[in-house]
Amino acid sequence: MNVLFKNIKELIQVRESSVNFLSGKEMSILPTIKNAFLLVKDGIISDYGIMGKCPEIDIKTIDATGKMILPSWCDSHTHLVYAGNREDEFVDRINGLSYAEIAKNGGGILNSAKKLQQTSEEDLYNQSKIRLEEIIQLGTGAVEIKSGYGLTKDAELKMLRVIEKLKENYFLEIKATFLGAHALPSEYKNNKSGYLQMLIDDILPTIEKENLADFIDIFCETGYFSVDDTQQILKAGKKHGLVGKIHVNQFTAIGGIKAGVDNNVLSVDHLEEMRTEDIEVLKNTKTMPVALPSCSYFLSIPYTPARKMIEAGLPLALATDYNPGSTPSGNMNFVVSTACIKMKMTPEEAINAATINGAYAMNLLEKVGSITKGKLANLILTKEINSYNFIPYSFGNHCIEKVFLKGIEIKKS
Ligand SMILES: N=CN[C@@H](CCC(=O)O)C(=O)O
Ligand SMILES: [Zn+2]
Repeated sequence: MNVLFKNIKELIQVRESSVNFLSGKEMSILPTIKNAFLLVKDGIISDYGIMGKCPEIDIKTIDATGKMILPSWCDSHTHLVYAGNREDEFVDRINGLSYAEIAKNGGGILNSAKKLQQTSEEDLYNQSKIRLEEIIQLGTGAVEIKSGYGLTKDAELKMLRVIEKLKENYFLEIKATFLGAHALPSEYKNNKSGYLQMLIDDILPTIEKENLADFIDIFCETGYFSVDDTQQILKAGKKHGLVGKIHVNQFTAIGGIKAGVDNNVLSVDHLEEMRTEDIEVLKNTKTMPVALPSCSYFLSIPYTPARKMIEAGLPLALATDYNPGSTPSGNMNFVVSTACIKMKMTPEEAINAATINGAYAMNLLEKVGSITKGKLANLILTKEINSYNFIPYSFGNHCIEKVFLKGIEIKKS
C-alpha cells in the first residue's frame, strides 16, 4: 500500500537507522520531527522529513494537520488465546481470596486449562480473533502470544495452531511462545518431573517439526516451577531452536532472573518483586526486563520498580500480559498511562518501552518499533492533540484516530 501523510503535527520515535534497545538515560530521549511528512511505499516506511521537503507525487494522501503519528505499540507478552473467562474468580478476590488461594482450590491457570481442553480449535480461534482485532484497534502492531492454557499435548498444540492461523490471517506481526510449563496439571500432581519430561520429549519435537513456536517460556515461581526446572526447560527449548523467555519474580524472588540471564533469555517478565541482586545480574546483558503494569493493577500487587531499574542503567519494556486470570485487558494505551502514573516513568520512557524495547523483546527490531526507513508502516495516527504527553495523560481513554498495518488502514470490523 502506498500513502503519503502530510502536515503531521509531530512524527514520533524517528530513528535514522535501526537502533538497538534503549537503556537507562537513553530511555528519556524520544526523537521527533515537527510539521512532518511520512511516505509509505508497498507497506514499508520509505521516506520522512520536514514538510518543506515533502515530495510532490501523485499517490493517496492523508492530511494529518493537528495530529501525530507514532509506530504501533509492540506488546511482547500476552496470553490472548484462551477459552472463556474467569470473572467469578475476580469476584472471589474482591471478597478476600488471594490469587494463590484461588489457584490452590483448582481455579487459576488450571481452570482456564479445563475450559480450553473442552473447546474446539475453531471455537478457540473465533474467541481469540475477537481479542486480536480489539488490540489492533487499540494500536498494537506487533504481539507475542503464549500457549500455556492447554497443559496436554493436544491442547498445547491446539493453542499453537490457533496462533499460527492468526498469523496467517492478520496483518500485524505475531510471535508464538510455548509455555507448557505454566502450571502443573492435576494428572501430574505428584509427578512434576514426569510432566516436564512429557513437555520435552513429546511436545517439543512436534513444535520444532511443525515450526509452531519462536520462544519457550516457564512460570518460575514458588508453588509452580523451580529455578532448576527453569534451567531444564530453557536448555531443552534451545536444543529445539526456541529462544528463552521467563515469567519470574511475580510473587517471590527465588533466583530465576540469574538462571534466565545464564541461559541468555531474550526477556524476563513480571518483576514485581525485585531484589538488588536481581537488578545487578541484569546489568550489561542482552536480556530485556519486561514490566506488566496492568497485572499489578488488576491483582493489586506491587509495580515493577521502573525508576530503580532505569536509574541502575537497565532497559525496560512494557507489555499487557493480556490473559483471563491476572490481566483481562490488552490495552497498551492503559499500560503506557499506568507506567507513567504508578511507576513514575516519563512519557518518553514509557513510549520507548512500549515501542523499541517491546520490539526487541520479540526479536522484531528489524521490522517494527520505530519510524525508520525500511521498517513496516505499522502506525498510529492520533486525534488532534497538543503534545504527546496527552497519550499517557488521557488514561482510561485513548487518542487513536486511525491505525495502519503495512500502510493499510485497518477499520473496525
Ligand atoms: N503468572 C503467570 N501467568 C499469567 C497469569 C495466568 C492466569 O492467572 O491465568 C500471568 O502472566 O500473569
Ligand atoms: Zn504472562
